[in-house]
Amino acid sequence: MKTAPAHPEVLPVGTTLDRYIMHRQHAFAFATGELSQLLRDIALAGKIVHREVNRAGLIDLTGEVGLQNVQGEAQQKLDVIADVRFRRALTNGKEVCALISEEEEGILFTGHNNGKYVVAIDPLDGSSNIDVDVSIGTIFSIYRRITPVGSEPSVEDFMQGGHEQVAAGYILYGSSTMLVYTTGYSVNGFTYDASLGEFILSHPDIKSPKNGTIYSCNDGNLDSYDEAVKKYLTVCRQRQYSARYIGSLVADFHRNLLKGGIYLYPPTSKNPDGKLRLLYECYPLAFLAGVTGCLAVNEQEAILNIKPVSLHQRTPFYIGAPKMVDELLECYKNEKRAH
Ligand SMILES: O=P(O)(O)OC[C@H]1O[C@](O)(COP(=O)(O)O)[C@@H](O)[C@@H]1O
Ligand SMILES: [Mg+2]
Ligand SMILES: [Mg+2]
Repeated sequence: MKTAPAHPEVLPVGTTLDRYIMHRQHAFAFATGELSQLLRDIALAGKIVHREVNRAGLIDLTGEVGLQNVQGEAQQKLDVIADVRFRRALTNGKEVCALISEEEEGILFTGHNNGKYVVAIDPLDGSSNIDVDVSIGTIFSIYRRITPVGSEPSVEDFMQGGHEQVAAGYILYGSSTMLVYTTGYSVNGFTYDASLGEFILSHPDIKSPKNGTIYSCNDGNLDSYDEAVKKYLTVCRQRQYSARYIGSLVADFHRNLLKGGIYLYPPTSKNPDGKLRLLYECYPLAFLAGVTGCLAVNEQEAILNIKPVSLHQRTPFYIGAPKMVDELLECYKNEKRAH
């Protein structure tokens, strides 16, 4: 976690996102406002997708579009809508020169080569829950480009590695809509007040509990989990921890972040490399988690240390309260010792 330049005033709950962003910008002598504007562009797209999600059932936004994305998954209408809305907001905002999305195979060039930033995004997370009114989300990760400003961006701008993110976060479309993000100094949550059209600071400086009693994984895959994970889940059950699995990564992560818990998506026979995507699901949540005191790992290393090699690469993903993740890793060590 980075240490922020000292700032006299801590903003109270109730502060608008806009005011909060301006306030943070002033803490950095050399800040020029582009990242601030980019965060506002993401918030704008979030408000539009909030509206679409809320009335999805009314305006026939449920169901599939009949196409598959690069992952071979059937695209839901809201996957495509959210993808289009975020791309449009980030393009019109002119701060972003290129982005990658779960819904698109290659790099999307915005045509604004003077943009200083690139974005990796999961426009709609938890697609299997869209049609049944269960919480879903958006996940985003922001890098300062490494190719020269003014030139054509390239894949290397996206292959910088998790530690190089300058900001990351998610939007949760649940019983309320929340934007939770970090620039590496603190993690803050803003609840959307649709009547004002504003995101309002409601969860300042979020810190994860050191331990927890909630575990989140798809029990249906249990038979194909490796021994270490099975052993860890047995311990959770013996201790009568609560099994909670929404099936939307953002929603499961958010609950566990606030209450103390662990989310597990191990390798399975269907997804031997894990299911979740490094650049726009695991890196951003791991970056955010690190600032709150959570741990994010796969069975070999910290998620932020994984070397990126392709835009849509996957990894096993374990994230949550440090004591719980450490205990899972202990199970892996024991398995290794035993063999
Ligand atoms: O249905 P499964 O295999 O449990 O997978 C659920 C996981 O997959 C995801 O839906 C993958 O994300 P997308 O919905 O963005 O593709 C996660 O949100 C969720 O945690
Ligand atoms: Mg997702
Ligand atoms: Mg998605």
